[in-house]
Amino acid sequence: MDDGGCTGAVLITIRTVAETGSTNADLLALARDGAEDGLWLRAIRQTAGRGRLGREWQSPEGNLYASTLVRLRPTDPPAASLALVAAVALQETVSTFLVAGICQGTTDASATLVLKWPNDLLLADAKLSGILLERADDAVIVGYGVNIAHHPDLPDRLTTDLAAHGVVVDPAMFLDILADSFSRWIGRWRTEGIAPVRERWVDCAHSAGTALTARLPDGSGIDGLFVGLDTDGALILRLASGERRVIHAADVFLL
Ligand SMILES: O=C(O)CCCC[C@@H]1SC[C@@H]2NC(=O)N[C@@H]21
Repeated sequence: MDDGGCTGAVLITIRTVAETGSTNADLLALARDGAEDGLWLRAIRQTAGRGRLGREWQSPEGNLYASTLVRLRPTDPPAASLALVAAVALQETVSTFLVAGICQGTTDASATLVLKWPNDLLLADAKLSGILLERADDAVIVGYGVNIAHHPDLPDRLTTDLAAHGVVVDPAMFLDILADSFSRWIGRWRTEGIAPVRERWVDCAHSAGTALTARLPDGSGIDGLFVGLDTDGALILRLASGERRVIHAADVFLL
């Protein structure tokens, strides 16, 4: 269901289940059965939550586990740039709740919220959330895991959750705001292209010149300084040799 292509906005429908394996897996199946843009599926718990690069996503009750579906249209920007759309919508949502917490005096105003390529959100330098994009033909599934009430201990990165920073929010309410933000950013992506999304992403990211290490899918690593994003949203690093390297797939860490 849409608006006839005028603004790119879609009708939002949110379904909630108590438990499933993975909301991404369920939405992939629904997409193959013809589900439309704007459908969201939230699970209170997942038993087989999946993360990027084949990792497990621990999914106990209290956090947000939700996926949505984007049907690609011939006029859409490159599908890979949906990672940036997903990230800016999440950043906007989390900052809404952080600002509310700061106004109420429950949240530490010094905890900074920063995007890290392609779609990680760091709160006080620790991973707050994850986004997994999966594709089936013309459908892209965007799955969000947001640490609202608790966070896992991981061996290779710091993690955190909103409650640890004094932000107490119901996952269902969080999703209402996220779905609205996602719909608006998808609308801009469709009608204005990737430029405003990329601009917003860069505004919300760590600063240019930040030292990063990129772990590539073949296991090799590249260290460099963050330059920005290319026109399709790929990561640009400046290596110590002066070479400019464009990276399309990697796990990225702040050094
Ligand atoms: O590894 C990451 O950073 C991405 C994690 C994405 C987890 C979410 S939880 C909802 C959706 N369903 C899944 O199985 N995975 C995504």
